Amino acid sequence: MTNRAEWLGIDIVGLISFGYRLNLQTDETYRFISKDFEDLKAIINSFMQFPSASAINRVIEWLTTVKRERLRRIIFQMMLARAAREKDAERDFYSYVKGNLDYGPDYIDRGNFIAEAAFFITAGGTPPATVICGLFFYLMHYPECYKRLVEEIRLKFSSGSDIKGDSHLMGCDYLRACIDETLRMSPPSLTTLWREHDKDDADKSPLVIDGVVIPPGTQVGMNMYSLHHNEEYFPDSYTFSPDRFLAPKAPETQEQEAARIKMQEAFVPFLQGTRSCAGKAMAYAEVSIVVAKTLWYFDVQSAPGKLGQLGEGVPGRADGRHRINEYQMYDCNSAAHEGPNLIFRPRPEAHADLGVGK
Ligand code: HEM
Repeated sequence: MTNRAEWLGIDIVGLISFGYRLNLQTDETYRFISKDFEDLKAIINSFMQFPSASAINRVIEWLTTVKRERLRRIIFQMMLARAAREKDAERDFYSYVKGNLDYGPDYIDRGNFIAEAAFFITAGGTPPATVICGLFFYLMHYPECYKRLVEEIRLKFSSGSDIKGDSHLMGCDYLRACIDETLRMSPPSLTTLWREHDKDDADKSPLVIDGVVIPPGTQVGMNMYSLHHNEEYFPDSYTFSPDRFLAPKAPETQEQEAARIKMQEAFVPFLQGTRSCAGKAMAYAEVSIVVAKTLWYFDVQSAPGKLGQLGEGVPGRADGRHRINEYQMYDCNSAAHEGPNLIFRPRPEAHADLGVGK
């Protein structure tokens, strides 16, 4: 699923950023975008974790010239195609920026806009794909969760075309709990996102974290995967348990309530504060629509044999990758992963709804 979900994610972000139809799902022409971004992100992540490695940046730049150039070309092509049309021709990111951000006349045509556009396409395109892949992986490994989610979706909607980003869909509590539990178990921002108290900040008061004074210029970071597996906040943290995100069924003791609030505070897949994810609402809407529509139209199962094991941990490994039921992801600012391999069988209702023959 990894490729397919990424093509979908990038198609969506191409539309919402520049009203541009990249059509990765049906046409191979621009599929290099997801692969090139993945390779470049791995390099950026290495520099983030080992800043001294940037000493060899020139060599890396030379080795990645082809990839960087073709990404730059396609993003420029999207920008030019959009700029040739009326500002309000689409309800997209471009129409908003063009009208509202006063960065000077050259900003869009030259300036930093291309860098921001590249960032937006990768930030908005791949993390939702990771959640979609992770969620289907967990549904296949926890059949009782699959059954419960399928029941919720199929009872709530009488046709697949009724599923859209509205309050009806957002009211699917179990779907939301499954998405949150996937974001907890397998957060797409898997790397440590470093922060630094700016040396030039006018506010010279010391930064204190957990009683430790952090001098200006020192980088601090918290790894989301570690936090989301801290047993103090998330007991039995390697088990996929969407129930932990559902409202309590019975009155809680004070202790239970305090533990639930603490857990909610420790759940930060989009980070918190001024530099947290700008696309959080969009991400929930996108993942909810894709998962709900898929489960409405299709019965899903894992591929047979070895193929169906893609994405699982391997028992006996001593590096933490031994859990069969944990979706394996690889450290990057937007995680890399493979699989799962799934079989989708259209339901009879799907044929009728889509108006196609069996
Ligand atoms: C499940 C999906 C997503 C997750 C888990 C996620 C997570 C994050 C995180 C952790 C950051 C902070 C990165 C940092 O500070 O270094 C971030 C930033 C950002 N995200 Fe997302 N994101 C998701 C989807 C999206 C989507 C769909 C969009 C846009 C359509 C988007 C746009 C952005 C932007 C523009 C920023 C930068 C915000 C800033 O620096 O002010 N994200 N995201």
